[in-house]
Amino acid sequence: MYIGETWPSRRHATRNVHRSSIINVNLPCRDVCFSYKNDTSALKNISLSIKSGQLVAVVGTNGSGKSTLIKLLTRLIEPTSGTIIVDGHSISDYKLADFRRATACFMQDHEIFPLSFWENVRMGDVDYICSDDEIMNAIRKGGAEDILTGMTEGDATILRNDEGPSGDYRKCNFYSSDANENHPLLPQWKALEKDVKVSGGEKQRIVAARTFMRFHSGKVNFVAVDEASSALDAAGEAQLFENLVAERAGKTIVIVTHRFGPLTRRADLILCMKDGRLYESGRHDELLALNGEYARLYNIQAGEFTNDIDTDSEK
Ligand SMILES: Nc1ncnc2c1ncn2[C@@H]1O[C@H](COP(=O)(O)OP(=O)(O)OP(=O)(O)O)[C@@H](O)[C@H]1O
Repeated sequence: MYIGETWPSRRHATRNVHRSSIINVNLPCRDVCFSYKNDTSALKNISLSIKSGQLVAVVGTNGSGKSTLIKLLTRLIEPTSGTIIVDGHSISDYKLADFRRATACFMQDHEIFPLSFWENVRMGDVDYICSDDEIMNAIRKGGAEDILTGMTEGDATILRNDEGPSGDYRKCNFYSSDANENHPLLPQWKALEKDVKVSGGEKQRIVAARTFMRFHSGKVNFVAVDEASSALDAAGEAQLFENLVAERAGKTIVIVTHRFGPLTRRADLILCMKDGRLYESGRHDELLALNGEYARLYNIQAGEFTNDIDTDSEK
């Protein structure tokens, strides 16, 4: 994958910046550790190799370090020790703007902005004047098409998130109990009362559409998805993964998931985390044959569909 130029290395300050258009690339991590400020040792001695173009699934129990790993790979945090190499260069050698341009993150905590539905999707590719068809295409791929139907003002509907500006102007900074009703910003603020709150699943679909809009730039070659489908129904999640995989040409895709299924079966590489360590890695069949942590997690989920409910234990 080609991320962009790196800064000249500090040790070889006269060397030209790296400009190669690399294709066949590994993304190796060597002995990577990460501790949060409260000294929580979230990742311990992670060594792995993700190859360019691979579809990678990251699985593991809660708190095993999956999200921390994704944050490191997307450079939201820096390793406490160890190295992450991208295209033969330390991840920190790349200009951050180049790295961000080449990366699409699709995380569970991504926000809806107090803008129109259309703009919330459109902002995925702000460098290009897109046609309505192109935006609609991204909305379809994100599974957000049906959300539009229920919106009174269609794609112009202003959206609201829990944290976003509430339509209640009384909660606004400039308003106090003794403020007069003639504040110059009050009319604009009151206009926001028309905004619409979306559900958790709807939010994920809109953010998914924004991610597909990011792909539209043609510059994205690393995609990191962290439980971004946790609020989707089963059909919605399956369709989202299908659409993501359909776009995988020229991209390395890393997806954190708690659900075992078509994605884990199809993944070129599964990273199974446990207690901050990379416990097992390989393909679905290989890991099942190991009969270790991956097999244990898989069997728990498979058992949910096959075991009879023990009604006695519920008494
Ligand atoms: N911001 C933070 N500050 C301090 N500790 C953190 C922070 N984020 C995560 N941790 C801790 O780091 C460890 C790994 O957390 P991480 O979120 O990476 O796990 P995870 O596998 O993604 O969990 P989950 O499946 O619940 O999302 C946990 O012990 C967690 O409590």
